Amino acid sequence: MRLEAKGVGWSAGGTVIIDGIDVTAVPGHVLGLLGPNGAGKSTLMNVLARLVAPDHGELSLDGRDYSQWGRREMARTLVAVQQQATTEQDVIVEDVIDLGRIPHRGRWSGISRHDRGVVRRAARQTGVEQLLQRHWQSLSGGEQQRVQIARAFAQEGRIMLLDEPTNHLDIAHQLDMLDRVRATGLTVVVALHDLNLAAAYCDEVLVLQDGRAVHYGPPARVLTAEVVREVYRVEVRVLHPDPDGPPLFQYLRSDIAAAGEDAGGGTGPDPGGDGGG
Ligand SMILES: Nc1ncnc2c1ncn2[C@@H]1O[C@H](COP(=O)(O)OP(=O)(O)OP(=O)(O)O)[C@@H](O)[C@H]1O
Repeated sequence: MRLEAKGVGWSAGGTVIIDGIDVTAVPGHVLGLLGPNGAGKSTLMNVLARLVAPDHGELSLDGRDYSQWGRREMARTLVAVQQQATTEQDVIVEDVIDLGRIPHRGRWSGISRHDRGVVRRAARQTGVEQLLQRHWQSLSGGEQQRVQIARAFAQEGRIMLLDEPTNHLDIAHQLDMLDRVRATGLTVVVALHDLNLAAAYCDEVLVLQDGRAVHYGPPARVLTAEVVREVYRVEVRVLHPDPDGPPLFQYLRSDIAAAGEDAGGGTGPDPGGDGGG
């Protein structure tokens, strides 16, 4: 299913948070949302997920405007995992994953055999099967994150919107989770901080800066050393270990201090410098 945003913008308290965003996500592709802290990734994600109504712009799924989608129909189609999903309730993991089944059942129907089967399959697909009877509150941050993705799988939508789905995961689980998400063949939009993961898993990336889309396209074309310096203020070496594979980013230095953003102004000599050279 094709998700299209045209000229999307949202403001809070008179401050423009995102503005004029055009982006399209297509089936079988992973679209990455990139950009520094505060660039607007989560805001855009929330707008795409219809959790926040934009002030202007158009949003559609397969050419049908969001306003024409009913709540339940949308919930069966579009699956969102937000950055911090918490619950205060004392529930077990199986129940958390089963939340993904709610849009699929009638108001008064209970959990069916089919629902239980889907929940188990989602747990298997995301490697959390052994956690099903554990209390949610007793899980580690990474385990909770994997369970949230299992919940998204159980929702059986056609579009997945994942806001930093790997930020609590160890390296093996980061790779494994993105492999599994990619293997669904769904339309996937994922906010990421790790440029190496973005280069390896995304078909296209949209780079945000100060709420605006500044670069958009395949990662190997978009993520040059110049762009990383301009957007992230990091000196980076872009390596090509495999000519047919994704680029690899070797981070050399942050230029935030040099830009005068640290408490001390950042213009003096490097206190940790060894003066050698
Ligand atoms: N409701 C709000 N009221 C005021 N400012 C907001 C609101 N929501 C977001 N912002 C601001 O908008 C900017 C973009 O926030 P957003 O969470 O979208 O950024 P992000 O790119 O996801 O950042 P991060 O990488 O840190 O998660 C930030 O400066 C944030 O403080």
